[in-house]
Amino acid sequence: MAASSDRRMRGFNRWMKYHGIECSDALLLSAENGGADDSCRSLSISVKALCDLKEGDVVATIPKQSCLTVRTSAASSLIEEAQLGGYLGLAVAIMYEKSLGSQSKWFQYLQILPPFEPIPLLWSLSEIDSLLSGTELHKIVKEDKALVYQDWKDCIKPLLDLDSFQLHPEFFTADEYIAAKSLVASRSFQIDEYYGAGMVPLADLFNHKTAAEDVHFTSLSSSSESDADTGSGKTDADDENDGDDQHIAPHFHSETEFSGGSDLELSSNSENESTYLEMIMVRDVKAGAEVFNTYGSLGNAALLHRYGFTEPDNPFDILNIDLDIVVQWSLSLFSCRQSRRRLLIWRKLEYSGCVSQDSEYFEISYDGEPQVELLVLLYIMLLPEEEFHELDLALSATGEVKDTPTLCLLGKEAFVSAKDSDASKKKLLTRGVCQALFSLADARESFYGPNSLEDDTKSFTESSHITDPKLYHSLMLRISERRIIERLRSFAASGAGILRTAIGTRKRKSVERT
Ligand SMILES: C[S@@+](CC[C@H](N)C(=O)[O-])C[C@H]1O[C@@H](n2cnc3c(N)ncnc32)[C@H](O)[C@@H]1O
Repeated sequence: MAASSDRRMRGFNRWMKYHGIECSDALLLSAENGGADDSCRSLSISVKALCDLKEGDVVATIPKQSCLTVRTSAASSLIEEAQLGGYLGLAVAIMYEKSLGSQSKWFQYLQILPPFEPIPLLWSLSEIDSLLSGTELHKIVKEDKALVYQDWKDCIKPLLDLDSFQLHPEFFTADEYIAAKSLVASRSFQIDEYYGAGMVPLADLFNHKTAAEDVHFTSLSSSSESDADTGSGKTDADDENDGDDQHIAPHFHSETEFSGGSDLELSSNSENESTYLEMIMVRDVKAGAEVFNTYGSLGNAALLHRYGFTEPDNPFDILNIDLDIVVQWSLSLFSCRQSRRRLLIWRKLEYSGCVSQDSEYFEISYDGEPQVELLVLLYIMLLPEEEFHELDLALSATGEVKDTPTLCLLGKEAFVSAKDSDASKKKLLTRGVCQALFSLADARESFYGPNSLEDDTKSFTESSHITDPKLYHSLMLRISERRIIERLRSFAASGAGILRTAIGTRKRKSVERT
C-alpha cells in the first residue's frame, strides 16, 4: 500500500510539472494511507514546510488551464449540450474524466483523490438518524439526500439513454454522482467568472485551520502580474480586491442545480491563456510544520456538512432555535389567540427571525447569546395585557405611531447604535424573559434524545476519529451544540451580559439549507 501511495504521488508530481504547475521545493506533499472506514483506496494528504517559510513567499503557481472545470473537461460540449450548469456540471465533468481512465488529462490527479469524501450526504439514512438526531444537520442532510438523488434522476440518468453521448453507465450511477458531489463539496474552488467552479490540483491538498491559515490562494490575471513583480506585498486580496486579484477558498454550494446552463451562458468572455492561480504565504511557518489554508469562518455543523470533519472549541459554532419552539412555549402559557396577536405585533415592528426555505429560526451564538429579535419576541409575548394594548394602539392602522415607553424600547431604532443597543437589550432581560430562555433551552435540548451531555462526552472520549470518524465528528457536533445550550442557560441565569451583535449586522454562519 505504501508503495502504491508513493507511486501515485510521484505520478502526480510529474503530472504537475507537465501541466505547468509550479510547486515550491520548500513544500512537502505528505501522503499517508487514510480512510479507516469505506475509503480504503484513499490517501490522506497534507502539506508540510521543508524549510522556514516567510510571509509573502509565493509557494505555487497553477495555470487555470490545468484545473478540472466544465470549460476544460473533455465533457465540456456534452455538458453544454445537456445544459448542466455550475456544480452539477462540474460533478458530471469529474464523472466523465473518471470514465476515461488513463485517457483523461487529469488521470494522475484523479489517482491521488479519494473516491469520495465521507460527508454526511453519503451516510446511510439510519446513520443520519442515529448520529445526527437533534443537531442542526439532521433535517438538512436528509433533504440534501433526496434533492441530490432527484437531480441525478432528472439531469444525469436521461443522458445515459442518448446514443450521441455514448456514456459508460457504470460511471454515471446515482452513487457515482453522490461521490462526485462529495468531492465538489469538499475540494472545489470558485476560480473566476470564465472557468466557474473547478477542481484545483495542488491547491486542494491543504488542510483547514479555523481562523489561523498560513497560505492564501489568489487568482491573478496577466494584467496584475506587474503588481506582483513590483513586490507591492499584496497578500490578502480580500483587503485589496481590485478585480484581478481575488482570494479564493474551497467552496461548497449545497443548492442542487437543475438544468438550465445559466452559468455557461453568463460567463462567455474570452479566456485569458496567461491567467493562473497563485499560493502565497500569509504568515511565517517553521520547517517541519504543516501549512494550512482556511475554508472560511465555519462552525462545526458547516464543516461536517461540507468537509466531513469538525474542530474542538470552534468559535464559529452556532445553535438555532426554530420559531416553532417559541410558539409552542407561548401556547403552553397563553391562548392561541393571544400568542398569534403578539406574534403579529412583533412582525408589525418589522422583526423576523432568520429565514431559510420553509423555516424561521433564531441564532444563539457560541457564547450563548440569543439574537435580539428573539428577546424582543419573548418580551412582547410576556407583556402585561394593559401594556400590550397600549403598544397595539400605538401601532394601530392609522399609522400614527406614538412614542410610548414600550414602543421606544422595542422599536428597531433602539438597537441601531452599539451603545443604545446594549442598554436596550439589558432592559429586555426581565425575569420572565430569562425564564422563557430556560424553557427554550430545555425544549431545544430535548431534541437530542435521552442521552445527556455527560453521556455524549463520555462516548466522545471513547471514540476515535481514525477508526470511527462518523461517530467521532457527530458527537463533537452534538457536544458543541449542547455546550451552546449550557451557555444560553448561563446567559439567562446571569440575566444580562454585554451583547455584541448589533441588529441588522448578523450574518448566518452555520449551515446553508438547500
Ligand atoms: C481540500 S481537502 C484537503 C486535503 C486532503 N487532506 C487530502 O487528503 O487530499 C479537504 C479534506 O481534507 C480533510 N481535512 C481538511 N482539513 C482537516 C482538518 N483540520 N481536520 C480533519 N480533516 C481535514 C477533510 O477530509 C476534508 O474534506
